[in-house]
Amino acid sequence: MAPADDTFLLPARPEPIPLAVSRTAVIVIDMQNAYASPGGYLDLAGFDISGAQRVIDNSRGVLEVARRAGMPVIYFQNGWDPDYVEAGGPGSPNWHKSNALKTMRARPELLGRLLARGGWDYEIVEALKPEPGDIVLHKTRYSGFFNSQLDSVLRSRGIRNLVFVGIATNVCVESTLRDGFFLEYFGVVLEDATHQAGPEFVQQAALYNIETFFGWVSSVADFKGVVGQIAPTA
Ligand SMILES: C/C(=C/NC(N)=O)C(=O)O
Repeated sequence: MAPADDTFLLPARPEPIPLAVSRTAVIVIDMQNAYASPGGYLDLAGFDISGAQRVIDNSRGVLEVARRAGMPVIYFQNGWDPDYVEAGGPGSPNWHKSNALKTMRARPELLGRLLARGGWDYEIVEALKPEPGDIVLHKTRYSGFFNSQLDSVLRSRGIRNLVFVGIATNVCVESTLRDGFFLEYFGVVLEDATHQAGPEFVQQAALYNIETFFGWVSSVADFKGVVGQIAPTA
């Protein structure tokens, strides 16, 4: 691989991290109605989604500057086929732990609505719709690396650095960043473009884990500040 001469220094904790534009992608985790809209899965399951609008607003700005600089934007959508075959049955821990599946077992009238491909809950929120050139991948478990094309998509483009936005910090964002760590990807979370599933302390715990053990934590302002200076690609 040729050395990259398009490196910028992103302010981050625990220390600034050098990233090359040509080796960096923005990963948008599960910005679906399920996780970010009133009436979506997390809301119906009783999680506080009041921070989701800030994630939407902040992610928009991040994606704008990333696209202008020529960084790939890779979206994930989380969910299953409408018959929930991909969710696994009682032989899968996912069947026991997924709060979407548990909510539907408790409220059978929701069956077929939560996280089902083809439905509103599964769709990416209107304000963050993918643009031409963006990549959209599907995943059936919390980690974006598990049973998905993500690793091939990244390796075929020479991408080694992943900048994360999306929901939820402590579940799919952290799972994907951790799996990336084991595959030698450098993971950075933009803390104010993420939101947790659960109480505020889990946001802090996830960010602590990431900053201390698995990656780096930066902010939307810092990302826009440095990436916004990069000359637009033709
Ligand atoms: C709780 C949860 C989180 N998903 C995510 N996108 O982080 C779920 O899918 O049940």
